[in-house]
Amino acid sequence: MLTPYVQTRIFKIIVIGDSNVGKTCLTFRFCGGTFPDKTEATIGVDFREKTVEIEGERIKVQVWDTAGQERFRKSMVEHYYRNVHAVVFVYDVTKMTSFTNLKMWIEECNGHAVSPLVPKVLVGNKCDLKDLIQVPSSMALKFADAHNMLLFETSAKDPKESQNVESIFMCLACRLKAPRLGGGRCGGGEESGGRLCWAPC
Ligand SMILES: Nc1nc2c(ncn2[C@@H]2O[C@H](COP(=O)(O)OP(=O)(O)OP(=O)(O)O)[C@@H](O)[C@H]2O)c(=O)[nH]1
Repeated sequence: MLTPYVQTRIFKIIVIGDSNVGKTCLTFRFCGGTFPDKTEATIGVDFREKTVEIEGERIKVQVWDTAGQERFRKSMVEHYYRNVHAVVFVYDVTKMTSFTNLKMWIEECNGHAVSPLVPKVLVGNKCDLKDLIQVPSSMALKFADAHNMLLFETSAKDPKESQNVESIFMCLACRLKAPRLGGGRCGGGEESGGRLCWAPC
């Protein structure tokens, strides 16, 4: 008997935020499980993919690592937002301007007719640099709540945080696989030492 052919679904997730916040490193950590020794500014876009299994279904998570520098993104912006399934907004916890600039990134996203139903999450990266933190968790959480987003504070660099990085994308993939009405919280949230960690669904 022939096994029925089931096409793998592809979820397009774009990663947006200021230059140098760690978008490339986060996508490397999720898709390849490592932290790159050296990165260069992304020009246009880089694609990384990872196939995951959720409740018996194989799903291809296609991560679009976008350029943070205006000069490298200009001609690509339309492509970033076209048919996007989910958006990850990233800031650097050690750089307040990368957090205040989030408003601009959200406006850009809204300006490209991304549906309010498209799930969006907020990621504070570089939490390993504990002595340099400028953006308090409370401030980030307030912002995330105001924009109906989950907040993840993590580090692409610290291997102990790799599970948390995984949770960002797995949480979105779970929500996309079984969309719920409204915001909804994904996975079990747990507050530890002032930081929010989210377990995968
Ligand atoms: N300490 C620390 N450094 C990090 C972390 N993530 C990224 N970096 C460093 O931050 C710098 C920028 O990282 P990228 O991932 O290239 O940043 P980006 O947001 O992709 O930058 P653009 O491509 O210009 O938009 C690099 O020197 C990384 O090594 C982290 O979690 N902790």
